[in-house]
Amino acid sequence: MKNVIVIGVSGGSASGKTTVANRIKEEYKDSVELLSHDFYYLPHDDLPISERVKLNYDHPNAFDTGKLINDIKQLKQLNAIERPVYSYTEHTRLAETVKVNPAKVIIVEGFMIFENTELRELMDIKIFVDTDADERLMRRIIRDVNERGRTLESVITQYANTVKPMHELFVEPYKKYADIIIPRGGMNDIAIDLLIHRIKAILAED
Ligand SMILES: Nc1ncnc2c1ncn2[C@@H]1O[C@H](COP(=O)(O)OP(=O)(O)O)[C@@H](O)[C@H]1O
Ligand SMILES: Nc1ccn([C@@H]2O[C@H](COP(=O)(O)O)[C@@H](O)[C@H]2O)c(=O)n1
Repeated sequence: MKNVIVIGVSGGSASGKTTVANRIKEEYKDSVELLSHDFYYLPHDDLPISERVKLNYDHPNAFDTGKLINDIKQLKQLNAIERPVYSYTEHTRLAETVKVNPAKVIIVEGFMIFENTELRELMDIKIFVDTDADERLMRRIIRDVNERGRTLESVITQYANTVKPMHELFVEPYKKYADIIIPRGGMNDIAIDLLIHRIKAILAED
């Protein structure tokens, strides 16, 4: 393995970033490792859960982005890392970590990953998954109620108070840095096929 390729996948909440990243991973299996910015949410064990639910999770200060940058640099130097594990139901980090081995392709996924210049500059290919806000809100309601322990009312209140305004400040303006914009999200087969072919060419060069 000569050079590690870092692919950034950004896009609004519930746009289909994880779906795109997983489809690439399925194709290349052990040649690809996934890192989510969300793994690096700051822990808030000092606060009771009744306070943790009220925090703004859509602002750059909610993340330990420095640790993510450091972990990517380690993987690029072919060193394994221990990544954090985050719980959306507990609103904090869990005690365990997960070992990530270096791989030829590292996919970094997160709604705010193009906002940080140092993080952005580590990426060789930048992808923005572009899905309409109403579609994203519908997907988020279903996902957060079914998988993240939320009520319908809490999803809608959080969306109006923080998710939407922060998206307009920290996500949408950074779309201009993307090399590729994938409309509609994770089931856009033509866009995903093109990406998979590009990655195949990169892997063949090594
Ligand atoms: N094309 C699609 N049509 C319908 N639902 C989708 C589609 N793509 C993703 N989803 C669903 O929407 C939710 C968010 O998708 P996900 O890939 O996790 O987005 P993100 O990582 O951007 O938050 C998930 O529950 C997923 O199953
Ligand atoms: N405790 C938390 C932490 C994060 N969120 C929300 O997750 C969204 C990011 O995840 P996506 O898979 O949708 O990109 C983000 O918009 C946060 O609001 C949360 O609700 N609770």
